Amino acid sequence: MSGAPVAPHPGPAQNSPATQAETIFEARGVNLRFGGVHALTDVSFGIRKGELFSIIGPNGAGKTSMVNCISGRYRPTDGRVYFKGRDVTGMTPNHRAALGIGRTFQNLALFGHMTVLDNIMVGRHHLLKNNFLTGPLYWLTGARKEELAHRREVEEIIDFLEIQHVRKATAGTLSYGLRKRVELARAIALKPDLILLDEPMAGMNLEEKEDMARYIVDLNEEFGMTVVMIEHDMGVVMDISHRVMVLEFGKKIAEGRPEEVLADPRVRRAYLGEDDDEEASATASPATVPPPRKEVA
Ligand SMILES: Nc1ncnc2c1ncn2[C@@H]1O[C@H](COP(=O)(O)OP(=O)(O)OP(=O)(O)O)[C@@H](O)[C@H]1O
Repeated sequence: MSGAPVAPHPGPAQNSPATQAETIFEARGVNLRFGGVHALTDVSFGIRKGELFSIIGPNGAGKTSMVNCISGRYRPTDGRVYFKGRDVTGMTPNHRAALGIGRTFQNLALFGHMTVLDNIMVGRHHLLKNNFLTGPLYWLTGARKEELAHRREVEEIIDFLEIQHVRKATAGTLSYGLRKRVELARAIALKPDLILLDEPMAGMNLEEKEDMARYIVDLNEEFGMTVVMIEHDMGVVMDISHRVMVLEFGKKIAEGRPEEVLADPRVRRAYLGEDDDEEASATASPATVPPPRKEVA
């Protein structure tokens, strides 16, 4: 099935520089089937460079499947995905990571026995120019200088996420909230242009959630990273996202600014579980509609 391009994102199939500047990622008519299960059905959307874009929907709606189609963990059964104007549908996760797609996972994926610092450094190996051949010439080839530069950048990330006090601690000994932060640090260390955050606030208390929300906004605004986030906490999603896409049973039912999505009757029915009477009275209630974040040009 071929999905029509989604306004206002012109399709990048022709790899034109103009579209590359506007749209960093596009999915066209993506279908994903696992035997008889239709995890995704004809999903098309575009993500603009510099945007904080969230994917929401009830359990089993296809959110993780979609993120896996972006990262390359899953290959669509049908349809195409484009990153920076390139068709990446057939590319492996490693190849996509090298092109600039980074991610965190729904469940923590840290090396529990390693220090925080080493966990973060692991993420940067593919950025090192020197390898096991040039390594022995450590002082001659610039390998030392390169390693120092890497360490400096990692220290900046550690400062940014305020985890200096645990940089030498073993990751497995940290609280859940801190481990989530270290995982984010490791993903940022890859210097991705687009970062996929799978439930970054799951299992956190209110204070940890507020901190994480602030880091994500700063990551987006100060580091200039395009962020794609799956998150169940609707309050946070609506507060910090530029745009939101809603999936239900593997189909896209809405896409737009948070206030538009919240006011959409299909979303209220499907996701918030409202019936038609409630819908009329609740639509666009000021109490539920946060002030919009400035749109990405
Ligand atoms: N590897 C897989 N094998 C078989 N079925 C799968 C696989 N991955 C996902 N599915 C199915 O695809 C559908 C969508 O699942 P997915 O995990 O993408 O939803 P989700 O919106 O992320 O759910 P949740 O919020 O519970 O994490 C579900 O019916 C799920 O059981």
